[in-house]
Amino acid sequence: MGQDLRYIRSSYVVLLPHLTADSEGDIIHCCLFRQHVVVINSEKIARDLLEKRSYNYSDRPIIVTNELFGWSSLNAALMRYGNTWRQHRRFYHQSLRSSAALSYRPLQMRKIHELLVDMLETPEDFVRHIEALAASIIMSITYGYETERHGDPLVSLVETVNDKALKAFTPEASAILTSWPFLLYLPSWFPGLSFKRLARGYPDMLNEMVEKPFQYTKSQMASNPAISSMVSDILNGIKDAPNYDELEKIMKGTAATSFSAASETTATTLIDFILAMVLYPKVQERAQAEIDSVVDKHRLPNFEDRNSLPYVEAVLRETHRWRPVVPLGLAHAAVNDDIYEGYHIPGGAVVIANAWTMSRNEAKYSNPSDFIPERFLSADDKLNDDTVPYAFGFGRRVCVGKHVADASVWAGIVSLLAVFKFTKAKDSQGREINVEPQWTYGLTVRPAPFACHIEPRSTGLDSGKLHQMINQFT
Ligand code: HEM
Repeated sequence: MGQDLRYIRSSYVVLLPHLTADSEGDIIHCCLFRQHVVVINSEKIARDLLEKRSYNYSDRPIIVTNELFGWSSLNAALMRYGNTWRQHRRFYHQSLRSSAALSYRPLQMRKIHELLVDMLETPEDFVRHIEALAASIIMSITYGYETERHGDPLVSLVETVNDKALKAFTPEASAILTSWPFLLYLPSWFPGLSFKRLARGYPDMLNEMVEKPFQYTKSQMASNPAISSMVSDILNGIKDAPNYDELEKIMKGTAATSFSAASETTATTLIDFILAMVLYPKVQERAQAEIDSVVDKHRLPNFEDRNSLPYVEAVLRETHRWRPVVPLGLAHAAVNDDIYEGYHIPGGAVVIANAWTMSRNEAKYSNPSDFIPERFLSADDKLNDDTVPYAFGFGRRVCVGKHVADASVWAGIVSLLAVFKFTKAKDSQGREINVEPQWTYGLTVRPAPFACHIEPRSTGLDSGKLHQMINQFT
């Protein structure tokens, strides 16, 4: 339980006493300084409020630090509900809806195959390889930009700008500043206000992060008008619009948000999966046996195999459930006062859909701390209808990238399982190094570094043979 509580602590550190005091409740109200906060711990209530009454719960809270760093007017995920946000969602829908997401599959598989090569060559760098994969997929989809395998200059720029902001965007700082905005006028040496130093010069960095990849796509379009990416497709679609300048500005924000929303979440999910495979070898064996029964040893799995691999599907769902990477979701906000089952929810309240508690619902998931994919299968190995939707949020603010994310994560899981075996690393005496899983804390929560041994499943698989399999991939 201690580990679990530290996990949900995420960056909502000030919420912890309230959550621990009343973590049994399906809906909890507390005050962070002068800010009302409603935490929803049940999927049903989250759907009742955030979906059925989405007209009232699709706003985001005013986060003073976001405003200070210039993010609220740019980042679609943090933006208040309204016309600009709607335009962002329209752009996303055009490029990322389920039917459009199908077109990225070849690109996603190509990048996963690059990951396999990297993992074979330097398995000890598996985290770095996975991060590079996630960054590369989203940069390609968004800007049509092919990243360098490691140390790509544009990815580094985007990462630096995002990291700086995330350090400052702690909800505790925001709650204090939202309650007492006059604190913002105190000097940056004042205790707790050091982020004001970070904010200085930030708008220029943000501007560079938005403009550089965008200008890259524009220059590519000038030399090859047929090129296709989220940005080029949107630009083509709006080129005759009377409000072109306004739409172009919004679209730059749409594109810039993609990287921060997609990269860390996708990478973390795959790292959680590898950790689970190290800790649960029987699960790994069963998934690999299933893959071997469907996929010929001389080829790599493809998306057509997906329906024949229910256990792999269950592993994917269990990865989302076991460790939801955004455990407290992104906060919604209530627009007006509301009454739900006799409870008063004040207008302006921060509303948190607590995916962590939903994933720990013992009525649905026995032994919730354990990684048990079988919980998604019936006695005759048919998948049930629990797709763990709460991992991607609720209502009108639900994750726009969930179809792309699903394909990347599935392709990653199935390909890694087909080619590699993940086990505990051994020390110089040949003894297994025990893995005591720990998680780092933030808006997203990922495993702390852990030792892991990765080797090809088939003896004699070298880079040449792997390339041969990749070249034969259909
Ligand atoms: C495994 C990977 C991912 C997970 C677990 C995840 C999870 C989430 C969650 C929990 C939210 C908040 C939903 C809410 O407020 O109710 C969200 C929002 C969002 N996600 Fe994802 N996400 C993932 C991948 C992606 C990808 C690949 C993209 C691609 C662009 C993306 C783009 C977004 C955007 C733009 C939002 C903000 C939506 C809005 O506020 O209207 N995400 N995501």
